Amino acid sequence: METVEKIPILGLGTWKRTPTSFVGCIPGCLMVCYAIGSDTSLKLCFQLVCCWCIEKQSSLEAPGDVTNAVKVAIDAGYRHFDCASFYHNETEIGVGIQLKVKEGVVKREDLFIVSKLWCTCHEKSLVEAACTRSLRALKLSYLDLYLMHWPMGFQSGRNELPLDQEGMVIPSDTDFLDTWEAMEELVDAGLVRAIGVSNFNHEQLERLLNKPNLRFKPVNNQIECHPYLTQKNLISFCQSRGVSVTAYLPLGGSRRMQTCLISQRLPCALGSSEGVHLLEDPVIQRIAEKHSKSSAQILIRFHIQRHVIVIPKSVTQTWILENFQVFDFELSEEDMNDMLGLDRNLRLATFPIAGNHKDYPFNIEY
Ligand SMILES: NC(=O)C1=CN([C@@H]2O[C@H](COP(=O)(O)OP(=O)(O)OC[C@H]3O[C@@H](n4cnc5c(N)ncnc54)[C@H](OP(=O)(O)O)[C@@H]3O)[C@@H](O)[C@H]2O)C=CC1
Ligand SMILES: O=C1CO[C@H](CO)[C@@H](O)[C@@H]1O
Repeated sequence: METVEKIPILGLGTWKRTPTSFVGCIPGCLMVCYAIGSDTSLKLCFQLVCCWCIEKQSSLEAPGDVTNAVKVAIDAGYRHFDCASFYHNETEIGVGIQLKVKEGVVKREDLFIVSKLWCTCHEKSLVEAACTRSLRALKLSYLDLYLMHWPMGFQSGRNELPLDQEGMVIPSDTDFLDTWEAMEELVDAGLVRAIGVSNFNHEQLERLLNKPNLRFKPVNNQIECHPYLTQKNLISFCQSRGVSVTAYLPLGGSRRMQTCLISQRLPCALGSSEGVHLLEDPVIQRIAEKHSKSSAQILIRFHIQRHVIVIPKSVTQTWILENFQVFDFELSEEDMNDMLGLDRNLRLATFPIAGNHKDYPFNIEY
């Protein structure tokens, strides 16, 4: 069984889908919707555009960007990579890893590679094939950690976001406890070293931990976390039960990505196009100046001092390097309290199109 200490506390997030195509098509979509006029056609148009954009985004990633980021990161000392089949870039990540292993810069066993099971593969019969697909793309024989991306199962099929006429996700009739059993079999088969969850609330995690005949405990819960959503209660709960926590969206994501996501209605807690300006928050900037560090470094260090694993994403060489320079300074108790004081329960990844799902995780406080 993996322990918290075995997961490198700083990893590289790899979620990279170029949103420009999507942003560009919004005005077009709106024009068609206005022309048609009815509410139903508006929703249908929206769905079509969403599907089209998801296809486009993955094909429009600047080729080589993610491979290059992985190479730069390995050279800089990163050993932990956060991946997911949903990100559609595991092939590129695999190329980067393989290159660095071949060059002798790093050995496979020194790396910690995480991937995630997408919601359309929750049926027990689909789990092993999904994991094998990720492994093949990553060119690996095993994963260090495999997470259930969300507690919610969606209708299986080619469409990763199957939507009904209302534009809401179509659920599957799966139970995450059964999906978990299939994930346990991946450990038996040697395909993954450890298993965990992502976006689970404390009741869902408790239910899993109390599952009769649980054979492998979830070692990790990957959740959105930053000073605007400090997750105090969920982190205490996880840590008290021996489940490590990984913070995603630690920098608040990119402004471009936020625009894309708000339009796509994936994580849309933001009621406006204002976006989240964590990097420009005056409190973060003041602390950054005091330590002669960047806002990003302060935001990353915040998690490390809470014993929370953190996976900032970047494809920009200088930022990849910068984000790793967080082990040569310490935030004071006062800095930490000031940052915790910024909490406004602001969730970016709310996934509203899944809001009706029986296992939607964000209907309770934590
Ligand atoms: N389990 C889940 O449901 C989810 C998991 N995740 C995981 O968490 C990772 C991190 O979250 P993510 O959504 O990518 O958002 P982040 O909060 O990591 O923000 C990434 C953005 O910040 C920019 N950036 C990175 N470093 C700096 C810096 N030093 N200064 C200024 N800007 C910087 C990046 O730019 P650029 O890339 O252009 O260099 C990118 O635009 C994801 O990549 C993914 O692996 C994310 C969302 C949900
Ligand atoms: O991993 C992911 C990338 O971000 C998306 C939006 O925030 C999430 O829905 C997804 O789980």
